Amino acid sequence: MTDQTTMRQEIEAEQHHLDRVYARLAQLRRSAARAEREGYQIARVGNFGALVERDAMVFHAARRRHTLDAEHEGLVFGRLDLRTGQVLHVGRLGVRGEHAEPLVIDWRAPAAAAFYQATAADPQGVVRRRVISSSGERVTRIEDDLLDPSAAPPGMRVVGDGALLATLSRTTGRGMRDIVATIQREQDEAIRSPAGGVTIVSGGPGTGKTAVALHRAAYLLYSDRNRFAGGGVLVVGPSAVFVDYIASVLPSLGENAATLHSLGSLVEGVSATRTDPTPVAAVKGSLRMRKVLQRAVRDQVPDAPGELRLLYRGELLRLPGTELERIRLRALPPGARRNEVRRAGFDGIFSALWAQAQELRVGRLPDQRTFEDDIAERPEFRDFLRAWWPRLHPTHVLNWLTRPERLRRYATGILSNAEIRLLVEAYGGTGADGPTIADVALLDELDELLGRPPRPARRRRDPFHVAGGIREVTTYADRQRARASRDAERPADYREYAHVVVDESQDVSPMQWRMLGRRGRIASWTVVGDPAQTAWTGDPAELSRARDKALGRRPRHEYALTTNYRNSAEIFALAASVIREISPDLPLPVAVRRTGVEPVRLTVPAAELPHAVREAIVTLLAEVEGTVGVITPVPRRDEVAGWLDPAAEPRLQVVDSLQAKGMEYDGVLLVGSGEIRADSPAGVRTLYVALSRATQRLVTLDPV
Ligand SMILES: Nc1ncnc2c1ncn2[C@@H]1O[C@H](COP(=O)(O)OP(=O)(O)OP(=O)(O)O)[C@@H](O)[C@H]1O
Repeated sequence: MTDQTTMRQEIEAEQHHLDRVYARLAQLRRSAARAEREGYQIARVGNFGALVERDAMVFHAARRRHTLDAEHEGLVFGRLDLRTGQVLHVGRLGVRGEHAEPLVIDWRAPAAAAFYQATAADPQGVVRRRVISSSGERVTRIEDDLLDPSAAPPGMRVVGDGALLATLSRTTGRGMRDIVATIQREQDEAIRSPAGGVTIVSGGPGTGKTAVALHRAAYLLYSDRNRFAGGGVLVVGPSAVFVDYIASVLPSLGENAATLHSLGSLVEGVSATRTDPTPVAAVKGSLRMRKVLQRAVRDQVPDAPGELRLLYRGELLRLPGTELERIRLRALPPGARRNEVRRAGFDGIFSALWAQAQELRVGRLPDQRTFEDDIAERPEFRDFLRAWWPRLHPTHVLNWLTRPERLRRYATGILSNAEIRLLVEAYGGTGADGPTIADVALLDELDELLGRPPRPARRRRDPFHVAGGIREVTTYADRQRARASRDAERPADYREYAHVVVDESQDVSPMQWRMLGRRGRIASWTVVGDPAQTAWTGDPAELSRARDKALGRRPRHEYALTTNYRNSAEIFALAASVIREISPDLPLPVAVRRTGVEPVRLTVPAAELPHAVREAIVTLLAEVEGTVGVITPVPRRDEVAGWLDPAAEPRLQVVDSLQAKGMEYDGVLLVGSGEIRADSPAGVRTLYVALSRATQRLVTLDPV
């Protein structure tokens, strides 16, 4: 029998099972819809027991129907033949047959763990592991691993030549894909790490840290849905480009309950995408900025009125600037939140005016209350109060930093002169360009320092309140649904996440750790990163202090990943040679795939760079089927993008070296590698990141 015939026969056998699963799924869908309908009918019976039964029935039926209705590409992707003779199929969701026999086990269930953890050295009762690929409802390929040949029954066939390599050789799309069928053992251990505490996953480029982080989010939502879907799971990545890249992984795993944010979009109403040059980011990310901002929030607003003049019953009441400032500072003791103590400032003004009116013996002076009511009604007085002590938004105060005189005043004695100069220059253009990603953590800090004016208590609308104190009878399912819709409407400043996942954590600055910490006060955490890829050039001790503070004293579980699944061995060898220059003893991952194609290194006269870039892109687009990324030094992204027409070619993306963090392309053109290397003390690390983004082809192009 030829290999192909064997493969065909095995595919047929799996197709038979898959057909059974899809038929059962259709049946389950129908009965879930029916159960939901019938559940509502039970209410008519009217007794308490029936209502409880209805609750449970409707809830389970509705949830089940929702799960079954989802699209399931590659619904069944694995099979285990156990020593006991038992056969288990593993898939994206659990499905039972008519007699409750398991037709498919959810990949996250404990019984499926052996699919990822069994090896030839430790088969865990598994004789053969099979990875099944399909397209729609048709099985297309099978890849087997014989883990325990001594226990294989006679006639057991082993086909294919490795699911992992087959998966790794496919082309890269615009979005990242899930790896549910080929999760490796060390990755699986990290994914199934205990739900509480802090799970820390480290590993070099391409070792699957992002994939692990996202599959872990899906695993947690499965293992304790009430806790994690109820409180919410927050996934944070470095940039908008990256969040866009990973956005489809969780939905492909059937999970929509996680909230994805970039570090630039964590604050309500802000969506920053600009990166600061590394030295500027180091200053903005330092904890010393908190002290600078503490000074700023106590300062008087620019253009505040210099004095208050008010004519009252023929007498001029006047509070000069010095008096106004004295009142303001008395109402704003150090540590007070300016927006919250506005009322105290206003009271100070009223008292000072009253005292003056008494001193001047204003004719027919009424009692103090009437006096205050009289002046409070004057529009010009109200305008004065609004101008003198406005309610401040964090962006107002950040904008004050664009005034060099103010910035110097706040930063002197806290930042060095050189750092102040860097900031003065960096904030020169803020008005026009909007905040950078590093500014967003400052906005969050300002939000905390400024506080919010006390709101009049507003009663939460009860979704089931009908009228006149009569509550509509609701089912558990209705309540769950209402809760889910509330979850979807979580405000952008929501702080009570049950789990926070931080990707590319090596680049989170101390100020950004403070911002994350505020959102994870009661959360458990998954933190993934690679210190060798960091662009952080600030104080390392300060960084670890801030990180430890955010993560608290929760127990830590650490995992290290050791295989690079992204880069061809040839490409990673070049990246590795660069990082070895500064870290000769750094343990590096092993790249498992060879393509036989070496990276290409080109130099051209500077004037010919635009032409050479265009030419290299044409070649790369022809050589690879998937995506092509152009990576540039931070200040040159727009210039290089201008030489190309990325909008006309959907496979092409132009990113700067910091936006390239976490990204992956089949072909990469790296423009200006020398400039990236020389950019800052972290230049070599940033270059290492840029060199490790390609799966198949890498071209570096430098002007001479
Ligand atoms: N077990 C696996 N099976 C198939 N593909 C995998 C597996 N693990 C990782 N990959 C693929 O390898 C590539 C790199 O994964 P990922 O982006 O998660 O790595 P990373 O460690 O976050 O990388 P970096 O630190 O460089 O950003 C992705 O295309 C991912 O799908």
